[in-house]
Amino acid sequence: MGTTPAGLTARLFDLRVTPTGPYDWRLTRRQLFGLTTAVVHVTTVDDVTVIATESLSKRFPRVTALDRLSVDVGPGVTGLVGANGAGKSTLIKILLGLSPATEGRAEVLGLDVATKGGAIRERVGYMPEHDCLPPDVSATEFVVHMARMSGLPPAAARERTADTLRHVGLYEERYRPIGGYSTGMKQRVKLAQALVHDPQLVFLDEPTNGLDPVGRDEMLGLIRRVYTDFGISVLVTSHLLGELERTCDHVVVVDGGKLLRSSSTRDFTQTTTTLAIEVTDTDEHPDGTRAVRDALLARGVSTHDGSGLPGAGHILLLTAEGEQTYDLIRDVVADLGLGLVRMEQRRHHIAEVFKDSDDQRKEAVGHGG
Ligand SMILES: Nc1ncnc2c1ncn2[C@@H]1O[C@H](COP(=O)(O)OP(=O)(O)OP(=O)(O)O)[C@@H](O)[C@H]1O
Repeated sequence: MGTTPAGLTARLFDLRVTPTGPYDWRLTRRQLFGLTTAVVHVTTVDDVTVIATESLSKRFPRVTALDRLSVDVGPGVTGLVGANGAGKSTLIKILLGLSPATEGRAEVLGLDVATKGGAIRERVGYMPEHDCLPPDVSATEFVVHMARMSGLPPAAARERTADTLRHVGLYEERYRPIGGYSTGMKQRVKLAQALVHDPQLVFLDEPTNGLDPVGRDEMLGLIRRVYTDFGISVLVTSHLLGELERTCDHVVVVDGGKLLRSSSTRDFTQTTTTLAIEVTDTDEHPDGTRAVRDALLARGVSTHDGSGLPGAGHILLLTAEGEQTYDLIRDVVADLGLGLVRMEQRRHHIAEVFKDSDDQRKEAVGHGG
């Protein structure tokens, strides 16, 4: 869908007469569209395929990095997950038009990667995996430079840089040389330069690499807001499944250059018929979990221990047979005088997809051997 410059002017005017609070990123985006003469048509990414690949392969002399990968990605936050060497960075470089595919084709925002690399890079931001920042310039100088490289006029580049660095959480530090920054601050500068030219889509290659748990959570929060607050779609790579589960609307799993699975996060983490129970301990029952397990067993209901599962702790798992299972648990816990901390239907974890595929592979190898 296209929007004319006249339409933009009208919306700008509307926004100007409407108080929008201390800072409104969308207003700045609209202003920038107005300032940047190169951008005449604004293509919205709602209801369209943002990325489409068809039998895409990339072969290096000694390794096949991508192997007939066909996948469609829509708007939102999409996680591209796979072990080291699965082909994630290779895919991003092909999608940016920086590296040619050996076979197959791909489109980004409806543009063919083989012929429209320049137009794609105008509309797409890229945060590379590795440290690539110049140590002797400040974040402000660097991001202004990147904004100018993307075609923003000097005043807009400065204004946009200040806004973007504030958004990623860099304040006074932005005037200090990047060489003295922590890993977390460097990751934020890399994110800022990917956003500064107001792209429709960003590719973030391992943005949480090298961060501690708090830094990871902050970065994941920022990534989520890139889409929810500003409408910029995100393709984010990671080899850590747990973080994608919380951040992404959709997950694409690649393994050895092949597509393993592509589906919504909700489908990955659908509810199961397994109930998870957690109870308190008391003086009378110092191991409340064991007391519940024994009491349920005495009533003919067996449970198993969930401690091997991610984030499970002292959790008992059992199969729900209907309403009566819930009533039974309530009665057993009440009879023992324990508190019920949780009773919920378990959801799958994305990690289990990998476990399943590993099991299938082992089975296939076993049967073959
Ligand atoms: N320029 C290259 N020349 C030869 N082989 C390459 C090249 N680039 C990547 N490869 C190989 O292609 C495979 C996929 O690499 P890629 O970097 O895409 O994986 P990845 O999933 O991004 O993993 P990582 O997170 O470790 O970067 C690897 O076996 C890698 O060694």
